[in-house]
Parts: sequence; structure tokens; C-alpha cells
Amino acid sequence: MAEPLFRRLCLVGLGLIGSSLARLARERGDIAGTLVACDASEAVAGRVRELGLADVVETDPAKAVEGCDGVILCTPVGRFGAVMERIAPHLSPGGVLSDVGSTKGSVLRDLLPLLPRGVHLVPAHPMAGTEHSGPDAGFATLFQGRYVILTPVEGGDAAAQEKIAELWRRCGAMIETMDPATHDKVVAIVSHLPHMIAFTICSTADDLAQETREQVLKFAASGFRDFTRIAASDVDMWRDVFLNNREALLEMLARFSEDAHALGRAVRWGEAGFIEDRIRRGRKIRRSLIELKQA
Ligand SMILES: NC(=O)c1ccc[n+]([C@@H]2O[C@H](COP(=O)([O-])OP(=O)(O)OC[C@H]3O[C@@H](n4cnc5c(N)ncnc54)[C@H](O)[C@@H]3O)[C@@H](O)[C@H]2O)c1
Ligand SMILES: O=C(O)C(=O)C[C@]1(C(=O)O)C=C[C@@H](O)C=C1
Repeated sequence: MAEPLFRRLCLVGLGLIGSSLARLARERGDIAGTLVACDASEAVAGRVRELGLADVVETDPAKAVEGCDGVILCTPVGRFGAVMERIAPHLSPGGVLSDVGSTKGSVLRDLLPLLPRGVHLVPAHPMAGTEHSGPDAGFATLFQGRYVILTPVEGGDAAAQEKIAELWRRCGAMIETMDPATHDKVVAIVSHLPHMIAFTICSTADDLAQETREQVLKFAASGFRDFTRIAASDVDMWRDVFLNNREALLEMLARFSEDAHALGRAVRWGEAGFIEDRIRRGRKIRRSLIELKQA
């Protein structure tokens, strides 16, 4: 077996993503010599112990990161600043600090100013997940065949970046590199806006149900179901994502609203050609996504 990448690796936040990483690290044995799990919730920490997901389980992040050569933040992005304040004085010089946060501009904003000299920051974002959360929701194959986007810091340490890239390769993922602003724009359209629309359409249907006193959702066939799967996602995580990718998300929302209005206008004026064109474009894009997945 290859040498473990990290002598002592600490995962902070053992929900869907943190516990998936922990499961994989346990299964493979070549990611961490010793695996430390830290979660602020006593209930989650207890469950992580029961599931045997780590060698050491802590609720205090300062204690958890002590002596670690690798630390990965897996909490909602809105907690990164507070966690960093606690751990910064306890991070090991020469060690690597990474994360799995869904927004990247905010990670630099919250982590860089507190980063101790000699600790290498390598922000990362696995483009993999589900609508479920918590330590029981994780699974070791979550990252298999998925992209992980790295957003390297200017003048960052190449060896530290390679270590994090190798960690994700060992998880079965493919690596892409981007600047944080591009990352935040891309995920605003492919991930954050779809979640915003899914949460909203469920609320709109629920409002209608209250107005009409009809059980509207009883009649939601598979179209609505497929479209809204992601609306079951975690409240804390998505509040933090929306608030920490504000600019890019609002820009995409404005573009989407314009495009939706244009289609609405075509419906109002009976412009069949415009409507058909939009449907054809949608079909083409959806089919190319399925082909990409099968390739
Ligand atoms: N869920 C997804 O699909 C997905 C995909 C890619 C990246 N991400 C990112 O991964 C991170 C985690 O998401 P998740 O889905 O695993 O969330 P989750 O809700 O399943 O788990 C988050 C965990 O963090 C813990 N936590 C919260 N505050 C903490 C603190 N101050 N100290 C220690 N632990 C704390 C919570 O108790 C919880 O166990 C987020 O930043 C999210 O943006 C999520
Ligand atoms: O598949 C899902 O349920 C997800 O929400 C995963 C998803 C996405 O939108 O693609 C969610 C957030 C991430 O940061 C990355 C992946």
C-alpha cells in the first residue's frame, strides 16, 4: 500500500461530505495515518464514534487540529471564519489547510487573513453531493468519477496543492483548476441557481395549495418530483451558500429572470417558433449531459 498522504489528518464537520471522506480514508488506508474527526455537535460526534469513522473524535476544533499535517474544513461555509479563529493558533507550520466549501471567494476572504505563516492553504470544492446531510448520509463512492475544482491561492505552495490533488485522485475524482471568481460564477449557474429555483417553486406550489385549499402536491407527478429533488437539501448549508456567493448568484438570477420573461412573453403572444426553439435547446443540453455521464 502507498504511504499515507497525511501522517495525521483532521476533518472538521462530519456531515455528508466529511463523513464520505472519512469512510473513504478508512477504506483505503493510504490517505491518513491517523484520522481525527471534529464536529461541534455532540450528537454528530457520538454518531461518528458509533460508526467508527475516525481514530480520534473531538468537539473542540483547537484540540482536534493539534499536531495535524492536514486539516480539511467540511462545515457549512458560513462557519469557516469562526472555525479558523479557533484553529489558527494551533495549526502546524508546514501543514496543509484545505476545505470542501461550495463557494470560493468567501473562503479566501474568511481564511487568508488568519492563515499563520508557513501553513499552506489549498481551497477545493468537490462537485458531488446529494440532498441528504449528516454523518449517516455519507458514502465512500460519493466522489468517484466526479470533478473536484481547486482554486489555488496566488503564490501558494505547489507541493501542498499536489498533495490535495492526490487526495482527491485517491477518492476517484478528477481535478480541475480555476480562479475563485470563475468558480463562483460557474457554480452559481450549475448548482446555486437550480437550488434557489427548486426551493422557490416548492414554496409557490405550497402557497397555491393554501389559497385553493387543495392538496396540490398530491398531483405532482414525476416531472415536479424530478425537478425538485434538491429542494430537500440542508437549510444551514444552503443559507450559507446563497449568502456567500451573493454577487454571482444575483447576476445569474437576473439573467435567468430575463430569459424566463422572454419565454413568458412568447407564450403571451403565441410565438410558437420562439417557444419551440427554447424547448429544442433544453432537450439538446439535457441530452448532452446524459451522454457526458455515460462517456
Ligand atoms: N451537500 C453537498 O451536496 C455538498 C457538495 C459539495 C460541497 N459541499 C460543501 O461541504 C460542506 C459540508 O456540507 P455537508 O453537506 O457535508 O453538510 P452537513 O450538514 O451534512 O454537515 C455539516 C457538519 O458540520 C458540522 N458543523 C457545523 N458547524 C461546525 C463547527 N463550527 N465546528 C465543527 N463542526 C461544525 C455540523 O454539525 C454537521 O455535522 C459545506 O461547506 C458545503 O457547502 C456540500
Ligand atoms: O446532487 C445534489 O444533490 C447536489 O446538490 C450536489 C451539488 C450540486 O448542486 O451539484 C450541491 C452543492 C455542491 O457544492 C456540489 C454539488
